[in-house]
Amino acid sequence: MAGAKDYSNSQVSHNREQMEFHIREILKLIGEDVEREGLLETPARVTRMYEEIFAGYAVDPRDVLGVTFDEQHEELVIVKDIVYYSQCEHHMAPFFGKAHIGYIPSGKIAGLSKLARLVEAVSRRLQVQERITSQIANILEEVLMPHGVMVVVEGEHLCMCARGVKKPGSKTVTSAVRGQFRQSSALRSEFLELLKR
Ligand SMILES: Nc1nc2c(ncn2[C@@H]2O[C@H](COP(=O)(O)OP(=O)(O)OP(=O)(O)O)[C@@H](O)[C@H]2O)c(=O)[nH]1
Ligand SMILES: [Zn+2]
Repeated sequence: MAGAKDYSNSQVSHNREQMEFHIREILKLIGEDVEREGLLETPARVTRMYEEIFAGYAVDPRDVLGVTFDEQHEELVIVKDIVYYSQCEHHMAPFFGKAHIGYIPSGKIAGLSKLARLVEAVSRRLQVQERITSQIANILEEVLMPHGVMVVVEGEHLCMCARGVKKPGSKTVTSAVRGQFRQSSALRSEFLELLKR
């Protein structure tokens, strides 16, 4: 993403032919025979898969929060265990795990599914886990203007498991806190306690 506020890219290319061509070239460069039967459809398949796993570029995640409801519930709301799949921007290798979102509304609540859609919109891109975490927190803060937001993201990075340092099972945990969560350790503890249930 170009800048902090540029969450979507209207230049997203849907030129499948070009994508297939370049994937075929990569297959050749890694030493494959692109004419063998098992690989004939691979460039087209990978192109379709890229459209899916990079679908986030075409979406402004602020829009997916969509309709919000006016509601005077000014207590903690948590949606946890939201599974996400992303690709690390350094190796284009998958990383995946769960995101947990908590916020304290101040008059506006979001549809619960929209929180999961927000996670989808920011993770289906080339990312780093830290940015997924802070973008979720920033967008919630911007759209809902809540009293506070806390986001915890857990991830397993294949670039650390299958290659490089080769540490399968290692987990990265990132968090972002905004508003009242920043000031109150009791609130952060309440959120973390509720994640254990
Ligand atoms: N902070 C952060 N780092 C990440 C994430 N995903 C991958 N990385 C790291 O990005 C770094 C890239 O380091 P480089 O030294 O440029 O690349 P490399 O030679 O392939 O590094 P190794 O993985 O150590 O073999 C590695 O340390 C990865 O673990 C992420 O989501 N957040
Ligand atoms: Zn990586």
